Amino acid sequence: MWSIKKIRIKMVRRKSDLLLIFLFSFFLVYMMLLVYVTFLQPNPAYEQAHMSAYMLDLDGESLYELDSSGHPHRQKNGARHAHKCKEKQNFVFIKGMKCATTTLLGVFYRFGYTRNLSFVTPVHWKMHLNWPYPMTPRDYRPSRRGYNILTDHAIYSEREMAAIMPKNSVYISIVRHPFEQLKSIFQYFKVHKVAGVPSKVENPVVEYLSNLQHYESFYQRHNAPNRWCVPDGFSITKNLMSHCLGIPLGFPAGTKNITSDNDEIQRYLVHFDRKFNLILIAEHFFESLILLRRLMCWEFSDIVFNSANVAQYKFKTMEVPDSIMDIHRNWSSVDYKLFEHFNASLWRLIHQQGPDFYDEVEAFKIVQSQISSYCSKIYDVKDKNSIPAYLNKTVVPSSEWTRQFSMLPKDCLLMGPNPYATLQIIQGESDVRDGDLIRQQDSVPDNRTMKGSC
Ligand SMILES: Nc1ncnc2c1ncn2[C@@H]1O[C@H](COP(=O)(O)OS(=O)(=O)O)[C@@H](OP(=O)(O)O)[C@H]1O
Repeated sequence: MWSIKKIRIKMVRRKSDLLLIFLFSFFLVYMMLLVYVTFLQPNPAYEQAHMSAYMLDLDGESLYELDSSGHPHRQKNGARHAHKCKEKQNFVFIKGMKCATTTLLGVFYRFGYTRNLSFVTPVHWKMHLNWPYPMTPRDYRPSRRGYNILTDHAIYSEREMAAIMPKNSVYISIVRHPFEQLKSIFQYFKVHKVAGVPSKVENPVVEYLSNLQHYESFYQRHNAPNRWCVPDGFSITKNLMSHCLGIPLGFPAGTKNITSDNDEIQRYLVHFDRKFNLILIAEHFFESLILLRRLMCWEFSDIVFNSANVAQYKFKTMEVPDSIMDIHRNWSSVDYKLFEHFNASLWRLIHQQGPDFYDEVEAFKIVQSQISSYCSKIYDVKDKNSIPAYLNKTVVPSSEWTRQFSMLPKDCLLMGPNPYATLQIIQGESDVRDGDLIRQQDSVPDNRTMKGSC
């Protein structure tokens, strides 16, 4: 009897030991989980910062070392020299329409021309690579030395471009608020005039959007007079930025159209996030340029610019009723999604740059204002062959953000006032260098059905 009792007591003790062991193990697992969740789980902000460093660093060369909070270290003694990063020279710029793209062209022509880089240059004296149709090999000049830069008007054609551009090419584009872009399109393409909007209306954009179907079909009609560059059946007012980025929106008639398929559009946006290294925003041009400089490992001297195509027109700043804005948002819905997506990406990227980003932006603004003031004097000189001696250069002093550099009249002239003058120089040199190849290409009949007219 006594021994049975003893056994029972022992069993009870063993049970309570087991319970204790179980509780202790449970406590241990719980503590481990707690440590993991608090300290070891990936921190989205940190991950983002690293993703951005990866985005900004295509060759695996670190532009910025990230500190423990995921922010890049401040650069001392000049933007580029304190860090081991190599200037990127291979890039594709998808030049949309009316988004400060000609301003950027000036920057890119000057960058490439002064380094003797090879451009994917439009044939003959054209300025477009088959816009608004996809680019084909028929649209650019053959080149014995391959290509470094594609920057002229082209619809983003992934396969065609990847086939001729170096593998490490950086892909860049720019977008603008769709309504600002629309006004600029009206002004430039004289949309209201082609579409027959009465000249007495106060705001032709408002009038056009109020009677959209009527004016749109009139604008798109066969062989409409004064509608240059824009083929029949092409809408210049609807989702133009998205079309330039190659989203299939039903032009030419009968091709795929995903305008109303939100899931497909989102897939395109995600795809662009992967394919494009940077999408600039025209409204935040300075911030965008600093991101570009960091991405490309360029210098201030490479990103100074001349603002091109800045137009003054009466409806530029006119107030527009919300109901009209809604019509446009509905009409050009893919462009709004595109703009909102990349505007948010830009701000995310800026946020990841760390506290010194705006110091750099402000420093660049000062340099840019010096260059603008100098270049505008050069542009004002009528006879460019006799520029007065006092204008023979301007010197930008060295600072934390830039080394000292000089701008000469020829630098201003390479990027403005009309950067297409530089394209013509590039085309002329291509004629000399690769004339035999160009003649061979021209001798083959061009039977394409989709041929841009500009
Ligand atoms: N630096 C800078 N920052 C912001 N905005 C700028 C800049 N440079 C040009 N612009 C504005 O861009 C419009 C011209 O765009 P594009 O050069 O792309 O036109 S084009 O498609 O090449 O014809 C044109 O817009 P609108 O003036 O509204 O027509 C320019 O004012």
